[in-house]
Amino acid sequence: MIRLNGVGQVFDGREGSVTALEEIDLHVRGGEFVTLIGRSGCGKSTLLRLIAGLLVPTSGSVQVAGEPVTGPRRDVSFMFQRPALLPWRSVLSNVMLPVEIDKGRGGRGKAEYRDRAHQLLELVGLQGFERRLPHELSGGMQQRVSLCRSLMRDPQVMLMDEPFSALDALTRTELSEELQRIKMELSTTIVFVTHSIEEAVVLADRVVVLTPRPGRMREVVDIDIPRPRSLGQDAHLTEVAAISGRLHALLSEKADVRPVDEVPR
Ligand SMILES: Nc1ncnc2c1ncn2[C@@H]1O[C@H](COP(=O)(O)OP(=O)(O)OP(=O)(O)O)[C@@H](O)[C@H]1O
Repeated sequence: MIRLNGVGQVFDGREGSVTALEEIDLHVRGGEFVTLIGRSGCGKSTLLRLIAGLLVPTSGSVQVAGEPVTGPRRDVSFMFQRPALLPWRSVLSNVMLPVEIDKGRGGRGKAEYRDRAHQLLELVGLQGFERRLPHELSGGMQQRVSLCRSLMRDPQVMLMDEPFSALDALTRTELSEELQRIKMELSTTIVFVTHSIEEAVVLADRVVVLTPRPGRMREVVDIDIPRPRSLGQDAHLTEVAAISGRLHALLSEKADVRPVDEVPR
């Protein structure tokens, strides 16, 4: 679904040039959930922006669904750290926004889109809140609305840049469970950036570890814990902790890092 071949990104600034990414080779399969982790500045957001078509790589190529990425695509959605809802619009009309921007190009009639918006709001537990304004909702609820808005175009690919980082721990756990459920139901391909190693492990089919200056792929780790996973369950907690420990060591650049399948669980 997503293919990056030999991707490099150099930014030219006033202080000289910065190599944000170098030699990135990554293939994300359709329906796969990949998380990106790495220290601040290792190029995670840059990688998402390249896949989204918001940036053109300095070298290498980026493909989505077998086509070179030349700009933003309708079937690729981007979700940010903050929900960025329009404050004067109701929950329902915020969720409907992408359809209005498309002016119905997606093929459904307005009533059908409205039904879809209600369905999505129900999926994230917001039925009954359709007429509320964003400021009447908690941060977690606002981010759920933003999630519904991202899903309105039935994206093939969802790019998520630390979408839960501004939330409290419990809401964050709940939303990561919901996102797994949505992913299993809709089989959307997801690339998700996070600073939380545990969150990366709980969500991912594979975790990509990036190292900084220049941003390179240090390792790709398969996570084979059965879904749905939750940090609220002891069994998952132990497995997640074992893999997280190793990822932590990888990120700290410790020399003696055992492969995940040798880590006692
Ligand atoms: N538009 C830009 N112009 C110049 N330099 C940039 C630009 N965008 C990113 N960079 C640089 O590229 C590098 C990677 O930035 P990026 O935001 O992708 O890192 P990140 O891993 O997402 O960081 P964080 O975890 O702090 O969000 C950094 O050194 C950053 O300063």
